[in-house]
Amino acid sequence: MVSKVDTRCDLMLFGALGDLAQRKLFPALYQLARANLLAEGSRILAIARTETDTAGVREQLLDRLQQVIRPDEFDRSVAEAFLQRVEYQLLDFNDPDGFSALNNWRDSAHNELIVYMATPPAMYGVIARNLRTAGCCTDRTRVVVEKPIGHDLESSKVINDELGEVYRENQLFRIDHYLGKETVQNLIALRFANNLFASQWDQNHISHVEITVAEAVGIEGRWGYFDKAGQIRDMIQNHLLQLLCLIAMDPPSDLSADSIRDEKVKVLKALREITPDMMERYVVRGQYTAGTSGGQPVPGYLEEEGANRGSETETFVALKVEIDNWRWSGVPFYIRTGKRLPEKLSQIIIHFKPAPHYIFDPDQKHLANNKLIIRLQPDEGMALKILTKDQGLDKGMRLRQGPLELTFSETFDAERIPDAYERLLWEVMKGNQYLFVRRDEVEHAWRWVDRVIRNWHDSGEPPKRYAAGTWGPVASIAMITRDGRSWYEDV
Ligand SMILES: NC(=O)C1=CN([C@@H]2O[C@H](COP(=O)(O)OP(=O)(O)OC[C@H]3O[C@@H](n4cnc5c(N)ncnc54)[C@H](OP(=O)(O)O)[C@@H]3O)[C@@H](O)[C@H]2O)C=CC1
Ligand SMILES: O=C1O[C@H](COP(=O)(O)O)[C@@H](O)[C@H](O)[C@H]1O
Repeated sequence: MVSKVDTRCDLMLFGALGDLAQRKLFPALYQLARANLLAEGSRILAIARTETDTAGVREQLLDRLQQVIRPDEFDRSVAEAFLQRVEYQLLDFNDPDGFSALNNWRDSAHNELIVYMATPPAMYGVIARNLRTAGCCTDRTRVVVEKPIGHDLESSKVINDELGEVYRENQLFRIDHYLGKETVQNLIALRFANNLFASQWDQNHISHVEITVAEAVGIEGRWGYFDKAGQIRDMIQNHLLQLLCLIAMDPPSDLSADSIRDEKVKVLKALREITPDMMERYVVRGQYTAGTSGGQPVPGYLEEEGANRGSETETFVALKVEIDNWRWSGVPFYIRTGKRLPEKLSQIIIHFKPAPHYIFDPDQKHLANNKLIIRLQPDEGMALKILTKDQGLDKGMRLRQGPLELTFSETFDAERIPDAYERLLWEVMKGNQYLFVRRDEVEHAWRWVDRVIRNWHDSGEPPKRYAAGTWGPVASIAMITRDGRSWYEDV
């Protein structure tokens, strides 16, 4: 069958035998092939330092795809045809001489070159320089790099400078995989295609916003990486601040990458700095202890495989974030994310202000504000909680809150929701940067987060403990209760 696109590309995948490539990138590429979105002639060079060959890698990938892809989406003939596009190159990324082999493989006459660095960030600069020395950099090269870009502002600048020495900003595709989620992109449609919401989206009408990104899993054998990062670097600096930006930004003038990214940067610049005296009221950090997950006992963070028993790294963060601009003055954003919480759940709740004059039963006043619940994952969709009269002759004018419900899988006829990496790889192939993070976004996010981390270190306070399978330290409940509010629970 002829592919639906003519964006032929050569994809060099550095770190092709690593966790990300095997678990996310190859399955996403397979799905693009299955959807007939990989152009004829597109090829993939899997690059790693394990002694094996093309046949061995194809065999291993076939097994892996069979394990990872849902049985009803796995088509052996598609997988085998897809794997014919894959070749293997043994290479130590530190060896400049080895890069000439990459240049020989490239089809510079016909194909765009995509360089995907699924490697530790310390390798990004090395790979870029070695590619340049090998003559493997052209204007038609696009470079994809993974988060985290550094572990603070300074280190992110070093990485960005190294990349910037070789590539222009419009060649760099910095991944934040949350931007590849359909429901996250839908925030743009929700806000700017529905004037109903667009006209109500400010401090005149919204009292506060909640963003929860809860994970049921622990650190999944990634202790070595995670312990140096912690939840604030792993999740807040990127995914949660990106979500906050999409909710808080002003309307972009169009859908171009820079129009959207300009608006996000304005939000990041307007985040109120959290100073040491604010820490107790604005920030909670936690670390899980042993508990249960899915009904099974699970170890605490300090008992995980490879753990350093004295670690004070946080696995949970809750923050009260204020945005100092006209639109959001006085509207706190309560954001929280943690590992080993009761369930996997990402949702955003927009709490609208009550009507200016209340005329109903005083006992029901607490009900009288609309909420928009945006379910990012799972059970993707949204519900607008509205107030109606309770039905029945004996109910008088009692109020009742009920949802206007939009469940994507039901309304849109159970269309398959593509994985974030499918969308992101597809956009790289088309050369669209709007779902990728610009350098100044990364740096403003680090600047704000670094301040919080510095305050933690200065205070010397250990993280508060919470049992695995609970919603984090009680202090996170106290943080929001102090403002006369509570974390939303769907009851
Ligand atoms: N895994 C995930 O879910 C996520 C990962 N990321 C990011 O993606 C990137 C990759 O992560 P992940 O796949 O987990 O990491 P892995 O360590 O599993 O994979 C990295 C790969 O790079 C290879 N590598 C490292 N140095 C060299 C070298 N000098 N020469 C040749 N090969 C080398 C490693 O080879 P070897 O095995 O021989 O050391 C390994 O196969 C990181 O930046 C990470 O932060 C981001 C979000 C999620
Ligand atoms: O980037 C990361 O994201 C995952 C959570 O992603 P999701 O798509 O499953 O919501 C997180 O577990 C991981 O620690 C972090 O590095």
